[in-house]
Amino acid sequence: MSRETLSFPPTSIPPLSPYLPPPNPTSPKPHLTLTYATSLDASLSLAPGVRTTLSGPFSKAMTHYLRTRHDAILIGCTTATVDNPALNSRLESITSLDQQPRPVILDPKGRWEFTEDSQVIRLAAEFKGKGPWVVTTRGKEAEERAGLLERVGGKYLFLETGEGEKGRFEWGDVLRVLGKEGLKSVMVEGGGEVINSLLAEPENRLVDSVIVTIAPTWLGQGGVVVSPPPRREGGPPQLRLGDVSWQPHGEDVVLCGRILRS
Ligand SMILES: NC(=O)C1=CN([C@@H]2O[C@H](COP(=O)(O)OP(=O)(O)OC[C@H]3O[C@@H](n4cnc5c(N)ncnc54)[C@H](O)[C@@H]3O)[C@@H](O)[C@H]2O)C=CC1
Ligand SMILES: Nc1nc(O)c(N)c(N[C@@H]2O[C@H](COP(=O)(O)O)[C@@H](O)[C@H]2O)n1
Repeated sequence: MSRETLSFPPTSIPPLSPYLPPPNPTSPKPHLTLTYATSLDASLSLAPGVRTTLSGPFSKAMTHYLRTRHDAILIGCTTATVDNPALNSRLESITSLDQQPRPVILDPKGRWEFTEDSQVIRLAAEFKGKGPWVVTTRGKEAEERAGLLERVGGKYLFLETGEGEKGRFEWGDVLRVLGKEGLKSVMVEGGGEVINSLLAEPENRLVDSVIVTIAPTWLGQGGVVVSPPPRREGGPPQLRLGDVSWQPHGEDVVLCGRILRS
């Protein structure tokens, strides 16, 4: 369990700035930054359920800076379960809870079995992070666990799953719900299913910027891989970033860009 404090040098901020949420947004859709750490073979982790450190200390500090620049940080329920993440920012410059992002967990089937000992719950109880919002469909799991969430300032947000595969939410619906709750910006961190379903969006109009940490390591086969489904017939053959910049952060490189629209 990590209790470190991190520092991010002000000189590293300007190259990131064009990809960060605008200060005075006009759109009702929250700005969406897709950001994660990957290996050279596009893996997020060694295997499903294995928390894997990829970021070095400098790029990790960058991620924690990004966490302070977004209203929310979104992950899938598998990541919430297997990583037991903190989802707060541990930058030494943080002085108040207002600077912390709101953790948002996508959990349509109520599978995240959080308790008082779950890091994100405990940190919210200690005012070191905000209480998580769990996006789910109505069911008995939510009824049973709502009290604990509410005690730490979190809550359930209810949403119907779309008609698509695997009972997922439509990403447009997720962003509409979060926008209605007053969020202006969301950073989506993972895991694989969350990212791949986001990259499978037909028009790719929801992701505003992409900030990826690439670590100089191969994780090998069997990892959780970022690789969206094949492109649809009639669409462009590949998904590509434009407006690209690369910045070294220690031994890692951070790639920023925007998805080219089809
Ligand atoms: N390197 C990095 O930056 C990160 C690594 N990870 C790693 O990723 C792995 C977990 O990834 P996955 O197994 O793919 O699980 P995941 O974290 O993407 O969660 C999958 C679950 O989230 C929900 N979900 C995902 N997309 C949804 C959608 N569009 N609508 C509704 N619900 C949706 C579903 O319940 C699904 O079963 C872990 O090993 C974790 O350590 C996770 C985040 C970042
Ligand atoms: N940026 C980054 N680098 C890595 O090496 C990672 N493994 C992750 N994982 C993501 O960060 C969450 C952990 O956050 P805390 O340190 O516990 O606050 C983890 O759940 C993934 O979403 N990210």
